[in-house]
Amino acid sequence: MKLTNTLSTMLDDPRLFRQHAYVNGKWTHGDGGREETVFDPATGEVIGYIPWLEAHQIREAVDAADAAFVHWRALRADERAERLMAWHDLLQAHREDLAIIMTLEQGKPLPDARGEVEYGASFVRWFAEEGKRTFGETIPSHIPNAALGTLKEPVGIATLITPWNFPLAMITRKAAAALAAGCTVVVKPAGETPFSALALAELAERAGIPAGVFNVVLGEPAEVSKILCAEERVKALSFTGSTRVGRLLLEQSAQTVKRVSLELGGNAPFIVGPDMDPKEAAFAAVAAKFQTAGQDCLAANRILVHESIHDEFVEHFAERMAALTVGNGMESEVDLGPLIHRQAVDKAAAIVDDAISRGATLVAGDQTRAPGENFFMPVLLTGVTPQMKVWREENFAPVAGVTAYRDDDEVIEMANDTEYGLAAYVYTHDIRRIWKLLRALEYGMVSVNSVKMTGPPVPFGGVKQSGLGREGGITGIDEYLETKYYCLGALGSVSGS
Ligand SMILES: NC(=O)c1ccc[n+]([C@@H]2O[C@H](COP(=O)([O-])OP(=O)(O)OC[C@H]3O[C@@H](n4cnc5c(N)ncnc54)[C@H](O)[C@@H]3O)[C@@H](O)[C@H]2O)c1
Ligand SMILES: N[C@@H](CC=O)C(=O)O
Repeated sequence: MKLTNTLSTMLDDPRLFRQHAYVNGKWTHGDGGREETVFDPATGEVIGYIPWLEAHQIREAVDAADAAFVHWRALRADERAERLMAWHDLLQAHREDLAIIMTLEQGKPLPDARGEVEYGASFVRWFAEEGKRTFGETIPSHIPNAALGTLKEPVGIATLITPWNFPLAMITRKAAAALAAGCTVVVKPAGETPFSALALAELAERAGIPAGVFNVVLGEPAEVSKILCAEERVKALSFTGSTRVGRLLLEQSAQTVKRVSLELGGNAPFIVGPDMDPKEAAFAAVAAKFQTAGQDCLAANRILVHESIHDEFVEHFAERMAALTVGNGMESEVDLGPLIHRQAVDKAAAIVDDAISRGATLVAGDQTRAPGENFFMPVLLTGVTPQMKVWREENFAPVAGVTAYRDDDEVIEMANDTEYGLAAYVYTHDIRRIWKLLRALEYGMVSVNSVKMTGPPVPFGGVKQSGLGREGGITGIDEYLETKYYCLGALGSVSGS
């Protein structure tokens, strides 16, 4: 198998850069000799290679998770919490190395990558605590001389399949909840960004998380997921990624009736009320659109601005957008890195072309200034309508589309005119309008006058075709717990208890 060590020379701790899968506490080659090359999207240079595991090796990961489950679930919650906190501390201690790995494989600017490491670590801390609070209930008995109640038990092995846009935090938000609940996990990261996942495995091992509890498998995505979905021993599947693949996995999991959690695509409306200062709203919209170069499930995809302030808003938006620097995320002062690969650039260009051909106006976005083949300069389109792809699809690129609306009823209809329902933004200071929109928007998350909305205490997730279940928050751990009801009968006189 090919290996390259350029990336490791950039790290304080070169052992964080791993080019093998991690199964049962061992760094593993692919038995069939298949491998995948991983590129730096900013430069197109090879940063490493990963093996593709064969079917029997994926099953060995499940064997390992199965064997480890017996011991891991038997630990007390505070013992699991200690190991999770050690993992958290190691993530923090190696923040810089983890950020470098992330920027090189994903492309996001280094300060954003540092932010993601902290964000990812924060879920580990959160669930280390939450694991100690998986309380059951006492049920007032309707059966004479019986005590009734519930226990919370780990579901078993969980498969976690994750995307490339947040290569670390999308794993920890799932894995920390699963491990805290007493489950063991088999993680399948995106092939574009495997090295963050493998660094997580290295640190999990150092944190004392036993062999078999946290496994990272690598391989051809459809092949791996088919095996894991068909495995009866895998009891839960948690997936973050596109709605297209989410649907496939839901179907595949039906045969073994798994617990399925899906965090899928978004098509967030960003609604600006007539009372807003257009400059303040435009600056917020720029922040909500261009994070991770628009490759964010929360990115403001459709910007809906009241007609009375539309033109001023557009001017300020264009001005702010023009100040964004596009470049290699390893360089300082860069706001937007590259897109993940050339197909993403082509898709963005096609969405822009489609909008223009259907009558949208291109206010800004000169692609001749792109600093490399995977880069896409921020685009601002006005006059966007529901017939355009930029309205219907999650563009997952730095393409902002603005539409003017007349009144609250119209904007509610516009905002809900999508199969997606992940997140919506509302900018207005009118409390009646806030309440009306908050109730009428068909979204799992609505953020009012704030671009930032996520974090460990938050029940993150969508409605409609944006997903099933919630991650994070006090309910995030429930995705990995079964409720076991018990009835203790013939106890003598315990009625009323
Ligand atoms: N809701 C959320 O919390 C959230 C967070 C991040 C990203 N996302 C969504 O993720 C998408 C972008 O990520 P992506 O391009 O990596 O998504 P994707 O669906 O292409 O891939 C996600 C994962 O599925 C795997 N995969 C790809 N094709 C597969 C197949 N046929 N069978 C089984 N597995 C397969 C990939 O290797 C990867 O690990 C966007 O739609 C974005 O909105 C959602
Ligand atoms: N920004 C999101 C990830 C979506 O792509 C998050 O905070 O989970």
